[in-house]
Amino acid sequence: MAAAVFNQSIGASQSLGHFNTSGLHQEFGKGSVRLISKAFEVDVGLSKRGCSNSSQRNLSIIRASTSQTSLIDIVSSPSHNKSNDSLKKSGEAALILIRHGESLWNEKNLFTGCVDVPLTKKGVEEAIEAGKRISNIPIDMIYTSALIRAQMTAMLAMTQHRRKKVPVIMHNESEQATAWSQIFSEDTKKQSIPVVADWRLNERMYGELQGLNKQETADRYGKEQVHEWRRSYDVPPPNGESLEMCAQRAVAYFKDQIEPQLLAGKNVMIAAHGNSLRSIIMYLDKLTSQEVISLELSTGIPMLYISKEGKFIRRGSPAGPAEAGVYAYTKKLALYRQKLDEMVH
Ligand SMILES: O=C(O)[C@@H](CO)OP(=O)(O)O
Repeated sequence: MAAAVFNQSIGASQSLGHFNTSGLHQEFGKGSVRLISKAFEVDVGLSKRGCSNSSQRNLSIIRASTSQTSLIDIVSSPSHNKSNDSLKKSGEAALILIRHGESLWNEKNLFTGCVDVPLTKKGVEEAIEAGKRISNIPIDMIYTSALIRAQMTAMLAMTQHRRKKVPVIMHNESEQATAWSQIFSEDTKKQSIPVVADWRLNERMYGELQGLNKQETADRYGKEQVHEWRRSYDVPPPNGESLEMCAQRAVAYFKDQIEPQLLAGKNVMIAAHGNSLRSIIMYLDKLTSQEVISLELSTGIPMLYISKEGKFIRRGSPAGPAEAGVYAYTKKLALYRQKLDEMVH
């Protein structure tokens, strides 16, 4: 049931430019976005932008060169910015999920799984369009899979973000990689967004179906069998991962690495894949193994959740950057957007 509703909301967002506005009145009452007190600060990085003088800058350089802080430490540090502390206490954060844009093997209708193929031109455009839709939503951390189609999607989407922070891929695969990718300015770190790429967010491993044409496979093994391999919870494709197996690593990664960030008030975007995201959505929406069968995700459509006090509230898909409703879901989102507007005007 829940899965079917979710399908509808994704479908609606594509065809009609709609999104779920059910939270609007609960959180705010009608039309109150503009009435919120300006004293309520969001993303202090915004108000600090461009305000550092040279002595502050010199200090930052000294601190950076004598300390071991990484970009992730800066973003995760509770003392990183004071006004954000009060927001963190509210335990509220935005979570954006986005399936990568169309890949060259989506276009050819081939099972892809963990084969690392890039986006098509249409996929690039979808990622840019997705970026426009979320361009007013705060993002402090980005998680992607280890696969280029998810990483391209995240990076292309970020080219549209109004905050203009720079996404920076973290390289912790070896001590040398960590040392060689250090940033030696605290100010520059604050204007950066760490991007963590991890294989546990990869597409499900499709086993011996990888590289096969989906239609030809259905013709050969039967539509039902192929549907079971593609959408069932616990039936793995030959020598591949079932959704359940994919969930064991993707949801575990979400719980271990991403949820603590959200609980600390960090706004997170995850760019990943049809099935790794289905498994995460199953966890967020508490779907049953029956309900998840009908959950389909379109390429390049961002989905917004609000994480609040350990709960996840699905807010559908933002239809466009100028849509008022989505920013009124929480004070934090409304004020973040207001700040961005003030920066521009
Ligand atoms: O081929 C794949 O890796 C996936 C996603 O494109 O396919 P399906 O939708 O069949 O799970």
